[in-house]
Amino acid sequence: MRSVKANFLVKEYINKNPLRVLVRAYSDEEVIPNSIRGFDYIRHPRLNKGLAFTLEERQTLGIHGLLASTVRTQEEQIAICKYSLERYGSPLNKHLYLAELLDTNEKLFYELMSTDVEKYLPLVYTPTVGLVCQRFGLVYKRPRGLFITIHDKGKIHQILRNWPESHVRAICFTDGERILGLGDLGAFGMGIPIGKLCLYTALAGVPPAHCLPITLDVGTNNQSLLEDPMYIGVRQKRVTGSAYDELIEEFMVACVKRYSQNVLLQFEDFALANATRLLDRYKNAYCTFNDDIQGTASVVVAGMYAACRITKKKLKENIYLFLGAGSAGVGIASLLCDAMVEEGISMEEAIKKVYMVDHEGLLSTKRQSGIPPHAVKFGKDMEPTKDFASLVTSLKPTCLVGASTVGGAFTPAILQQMAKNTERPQIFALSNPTVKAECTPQQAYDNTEGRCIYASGSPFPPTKYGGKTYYTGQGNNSYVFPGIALGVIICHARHVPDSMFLSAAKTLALCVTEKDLNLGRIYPHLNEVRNISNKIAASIINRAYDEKLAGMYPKPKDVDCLVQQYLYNTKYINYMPDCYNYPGSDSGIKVKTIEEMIAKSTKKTGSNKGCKK
Ligand SMILES: NC(=O)c1ccc[n+]([C@@H]2O[C@H](COP(=O)([O-])OP(=O)(O)OC[C@H]3O[C@@H](n4cnc5c(N)ncnc54)[C@H](O)[C@@H]3O)[C@@H](O)[C@H]2O)c1
Ligand SMILES: O=C(O)C[C@H](O)C(=O)O
Ligand SMILES: [Mg+2]
Repeated sequence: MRSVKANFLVKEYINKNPLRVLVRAYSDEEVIPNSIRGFDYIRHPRLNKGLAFTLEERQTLGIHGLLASTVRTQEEQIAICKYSLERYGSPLNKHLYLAELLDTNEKLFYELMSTDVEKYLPLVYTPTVGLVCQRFGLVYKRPRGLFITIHDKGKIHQILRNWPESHVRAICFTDGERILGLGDLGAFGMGIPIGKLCLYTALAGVPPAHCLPITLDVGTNNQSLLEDPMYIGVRQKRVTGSAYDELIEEFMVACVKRYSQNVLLQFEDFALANATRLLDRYKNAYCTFNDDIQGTASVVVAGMYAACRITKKKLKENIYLFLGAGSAGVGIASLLCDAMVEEGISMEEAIKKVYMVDHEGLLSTKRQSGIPPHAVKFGKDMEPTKDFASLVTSLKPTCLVGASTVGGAFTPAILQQMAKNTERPQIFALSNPTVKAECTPQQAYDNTEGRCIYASGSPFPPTKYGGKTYYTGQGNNSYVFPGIALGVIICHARHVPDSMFLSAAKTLALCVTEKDLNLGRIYPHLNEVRNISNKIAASIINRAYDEKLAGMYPKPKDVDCLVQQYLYNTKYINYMPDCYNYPGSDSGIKVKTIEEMIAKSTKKTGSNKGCKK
């Protein structure tokens, strides 16, 4: 839809002046500046089409001769990318190839992602992004976001002005203190907001020009990073207290001043104390959410709704035991209680069904260490214990939720006990990356006689048990945050309340098919996620209007159509009007399939295996 409109405008404009190209797909209002000429069309990843520039485009734009004479289609380029990517062995090298593609030809990168989300997502996101962050000093090449340091106080608005895009609609930012389950990675945490915003585009169709990743570099308490010559952040211990809070405050104010009151501000991978405190401080004053608290809650509650279809029970008929009572754990528990209340029980009754354990043991009102403020409501009037396994026996939970960062914490004995507690035990092993998962799907099936309902935060390969193969789903907030952001951006929502995360959970759960459940997953296939994001966005927009939080009136009659109109188009822009197009500008080599083209080429040149990175 969009591309037709965009192309029409491009053509109309070029008809008037062929050398000044209006590119709607660049963003809604932007015109490529007059200063963009010739080589710039190749140099700029947003404009570049590589060998897909037609002969007419090459001549008109002044790039004829800068490219080899062959003209390829985007489809042919995709085939070549896939072929190249396969030749890299490790996920990190594959990631580097993809990052370079994004840096040179943005549309080709996103088109490639869209051809197989399940395959490419783990290379740009969890788990590979964890490795990318740990090696960020080596990986870092060119700016993909802004670094704002503790020494930039008083100048944050000025720094935001240095970002080359003026229509930013969403910012994802971290201070790098709790990167996945890997701890404090300081400025190396930049990989996370980059990865998250890449998903805004790849999984929900938010135009890349609308997204800005930011790292707030306030130092790091990671001693090995402070001593690492490769470290690229501020080399000092973390600044805390009022100096830290003032930086955050100035940052929030500067973002709305620079962009708009409704710019979406996504907190990501902040450590527990700051995550909950800052969300409480800002959620009713800005358009903001914390993905680890609220996005995670939404995706896990969606999985629990889907699991109800297998167990034939309601949410309120389960007993929940959490390992980990941090941002994710308490976020999930809180939204779960809201969902149980909707099923007709009181909040008090709902809370009684949820038991939580942190590194100090059961959240007990009698324990000496006390209960952290964000989790007080889940404290139980019970004897304190640090023995998680004994709680699995005594409380007889039907659902285990792991958000503890402790890989392997759900031991065989714990899983076997879960199989005694209930016919279909639910096991959520949410900690990332892969090594931090509380148990693998294989361990879960092996120790529950294959009766468990399992989901993990990081992807796992298919699991075999009892002659059947299970394709377990990824309980990762990536199913929801891109769609939620899409909805919020489109309707210019003022805030992102918890009710939106419950709406998203219900929408996602409805997308789970019987086939998914039979295959062992309580989430849809990842290749469906683009469509799901659109549905989530529509549900968010409807909720925003219901709650009078939308910033765009009147309410559009057709919300789905509104969503479609906004979406980024991964197909190349046609820079030329029809009258400039004439036949005969393809590669000239007629091959039936792309595979044939690659086969022909490798026959001639050899497979060049030695070139692997
Ligand atoms: N799958 C997802 O979408 C998703 C989303 C958010 C977070 N996570 C993962 O969940 C994990 C936790 O994230 P978070 O934001 O809640 O972190 P957090 O630091 O806020 O909380 C961690 C919690 O685990 C507890 N804990 C630590 N060691 C423990 C131990 N030995 N025994 C019992 N409890 C222990 C801590 O006390 C704390 O309550 C991370 O690995 C993160 O990657 C996954
Ligand atoms: O980044 C992810 O994969 C999910 C989540 O936000 C996390 O912090 O682990
Ligand atoms: Mg996170």
